[in-house]
Amino acid sequence: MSTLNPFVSIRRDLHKIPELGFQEFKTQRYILDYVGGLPQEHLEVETWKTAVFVRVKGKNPSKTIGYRADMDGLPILEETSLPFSSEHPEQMHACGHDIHMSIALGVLTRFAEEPAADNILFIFQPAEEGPGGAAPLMNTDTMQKWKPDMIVALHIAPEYPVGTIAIKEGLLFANTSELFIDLKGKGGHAAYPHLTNDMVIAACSLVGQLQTVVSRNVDPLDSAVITIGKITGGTVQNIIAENARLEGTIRTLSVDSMKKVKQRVKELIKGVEIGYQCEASIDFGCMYHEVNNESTLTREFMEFAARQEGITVFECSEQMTGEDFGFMLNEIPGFMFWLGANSEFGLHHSKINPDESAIETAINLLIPYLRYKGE
Ligand SMILES: CC(=O)N[C@@H](CCC[C@H](N)C(=O)O)C(=O)O
Repeated sequence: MSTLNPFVSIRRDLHKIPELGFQEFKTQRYILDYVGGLPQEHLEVETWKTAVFVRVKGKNPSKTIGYRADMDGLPILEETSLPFSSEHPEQMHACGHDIHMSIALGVLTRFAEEPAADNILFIFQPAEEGPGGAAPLMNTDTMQKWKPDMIVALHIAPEYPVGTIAIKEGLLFANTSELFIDLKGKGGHAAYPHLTNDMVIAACSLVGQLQTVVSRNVDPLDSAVITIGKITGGTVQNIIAENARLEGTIRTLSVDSMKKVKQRVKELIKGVEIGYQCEASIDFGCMYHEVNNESTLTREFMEFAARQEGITVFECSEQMTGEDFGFMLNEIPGFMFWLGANSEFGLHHSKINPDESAIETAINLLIPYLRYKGE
């Protein structure tokens, strides 16, 4: 009978209990219970909302190294059929945060047994998918008191085989802004369209117009994304819709492009108000700072990782994904990297099934790296 790696087992436990941003109560309890079972001699634990901070006091500290794992799941109905599938309806760890947490616990376990010379602060951070836990967490008393001198995080990458570390200096993830647009017109009988202002028609037109911002307003040598991921509107098949709502996200490679795209979105919405005789309101929801990897630390990590058995370091290009870890990197030097996890289905897919051996790969890489940086 084969025995499961304990951190794979932890991943499966966490996978069953995905929770949305700032609702990670069971997840927080699980982490606190696990940490409570470790040797306590070198540990200090604090919480903020659903976050957990664990500081492993160094033997002779001159600095603090931060390691961050995100905690929240997504509002997705899981379709993997795995025996450890989500037990929470319409909530799923479809972005690998269960894996991120189990890796962090694996590394923490080792340092709780045998601390480094420096302090290591493990940060279990809520609400990465939204509304964003990193920015408010940076202002907590705990973070101010234990503020790391450098910080590291990873994100699983389903498109790469296990053993791949994909990373680059500088920009790695995009600037993001959520996008919520509400349209209100005049509903009515399906057979009398001339007496109404149909918000399904206005919404359909607006989705098409929004795509022209990227193709016609953004420099082709720059990049941007506008994705509308959800449309709701109307009530029933034979009533013309009085309301419609578009929910989406904007991604850009610079803050400047984000400003321009938002301005253009606002202008198009004004046009829809006039053209479709309706009222439109816009809410840009939460925005994330781009992820910028500090060059010296990134280069050093790439060289370190390349020397480890079973690791292939790949210098990737930047991606249009967002990560509120960008707010941490804006204040603390450090880096994020992609960890190959080999899944046929990608991030945010209801059938994503990352290869769990990536957990051991990451633990075996991070323990010596953090020890090397913390000696
Ligand atoms: C790694 C990842 O997938 N992150 C999310 C962050 C979402 C931020 C926010 N809710 C938005 O949609 O703008 C992503 O979708 O890239």
